[in-house]
Amino acid sequence: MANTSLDKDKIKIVLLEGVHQSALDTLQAAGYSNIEYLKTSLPQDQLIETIKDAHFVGIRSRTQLTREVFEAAEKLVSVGCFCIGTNQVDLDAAREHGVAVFNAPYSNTRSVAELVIAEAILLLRRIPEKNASCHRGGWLKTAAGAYEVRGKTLGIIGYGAIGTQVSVLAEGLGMKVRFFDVVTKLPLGNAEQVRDLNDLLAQSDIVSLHVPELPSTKNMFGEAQIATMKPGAVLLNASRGSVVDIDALAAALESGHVGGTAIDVFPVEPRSNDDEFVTPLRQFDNALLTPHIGGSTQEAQANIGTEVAEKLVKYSDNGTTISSVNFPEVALPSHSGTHRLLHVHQNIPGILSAINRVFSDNNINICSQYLQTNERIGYVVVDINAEYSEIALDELRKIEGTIRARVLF
Ligand SMILES: NC(=O)c1ccc[n+]([C@@H]2O[C@H](COP(=O)([O-])OP(=O)(O)OC[C@H]3O[C@@H](n4cnc5c(N)ncnc54)[C@H](O)[C@@H]3O)[C@@H](O)[C@H]2O)c1
Ligand SMILES: O=C(O)CC[C@@H](O)C(=O)O
Repeated sequence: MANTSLDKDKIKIVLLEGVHQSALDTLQAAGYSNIEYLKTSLPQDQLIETIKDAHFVGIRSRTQLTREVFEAAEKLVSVGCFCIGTNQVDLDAAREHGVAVFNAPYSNTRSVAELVIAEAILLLRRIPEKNASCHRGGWLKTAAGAYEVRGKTLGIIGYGAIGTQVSVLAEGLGMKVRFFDVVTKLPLGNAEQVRDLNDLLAQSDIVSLHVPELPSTKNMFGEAQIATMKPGAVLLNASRGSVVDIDALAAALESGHVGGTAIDVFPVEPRSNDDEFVTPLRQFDNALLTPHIGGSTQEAQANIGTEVAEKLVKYSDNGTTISSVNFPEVALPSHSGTHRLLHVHQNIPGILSAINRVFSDNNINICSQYLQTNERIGYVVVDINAEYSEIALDELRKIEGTIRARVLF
């Protein structure tokens, strides 16, 4: 296993929000022992205090990594989001500070899809209100308003990793699947893409949202979209809380236009399990409310823990950035016998020749060199003989436009 320029026990890793034990196991097996493990997220001031000398930080969806946090965390090299969403991280600020961000894009998708299918069945059978009534001593034994999902139309908004899995499972239950996506997608099975969102809403008995949090999806589902849904249809959201206008949804539940809803994500979510959960949807028995647990299964969390921790280890040990969400992606072989220089810089003209001048001016032979850029930054990796790495690192750090340079050996 490769060594790094810092002793591994000096590399501080902070894991927040109770990431799975598999993450700890993976990091420890790779030789990292300086790990601070917390079960919750932290408010901004405590977060800054905790990670100001950390090299790696692992979070889930609650921790907000803002520009201010990146400015304070001077030693931070990389962030691992132990989830799919990365909207809680200011990715531009991370990139500008030379911090590579990784996530787990697929490990919990099946868990979300299973939950959505279960919720669709429960809502069409009016189970949430029957369950609530039973808890209060009621007995709503009736078939009124209760339907099978077989033969019903499911409208999926966002036909990505999760949307497609929901589609396949739904067809297995005999549902008709239609989807709306801003990108043309290959439909799986007999699903059909509908080009106009209003057309999708007008024909769906169940509408399920699976879009990412983007400026373009903020409140994309509000009063107008709800009004276009079929009377009595149900709405599911396990994507992001910013996507649905909750007040508009509450009004539609009140009027009965929406027959039921299952919401897993909210505009404001409690920071910890001890904080009160506040939403206007609490008053409705036909609102199935869950505490952002779409991806919270043992299988998903264990897989995510291993996947993201492995990405952090690879980046720390040998500089590989494959599947980073904000860095140019470079797959690197091991570098035994050489020292490896990693140089992150602004993508501006002339910088590559300045880097190469460091080696030619100092008569340093390059054993191998890798370069990848995106529109904002470049990432150059150079393997050289060990004896020259200190001087080269020194010179590389002086190049104008350098964001971060480090050496691995
Ligand atoms: N509830 C949970 O616990 C949980 C778990 C995992 C993921 N998520 C969330 O689920 C969402 C989807 O995840 P995914 O892995 O399927 O993402 P994905 O990137 O694979 O798919 C998203 C799809 O949405 C489409 N899209 C983007 N903007 C759109 C718009 N305005 N209208 C229609 N389609 C649009 C994209 O083209 C893409 O096909 C993400 O927000 C993620 O954070 C939630
Ligand atoms: O585990 C979490 O906190 C977030 C889960 C989910 O929203 C994701 O983005 O993967």
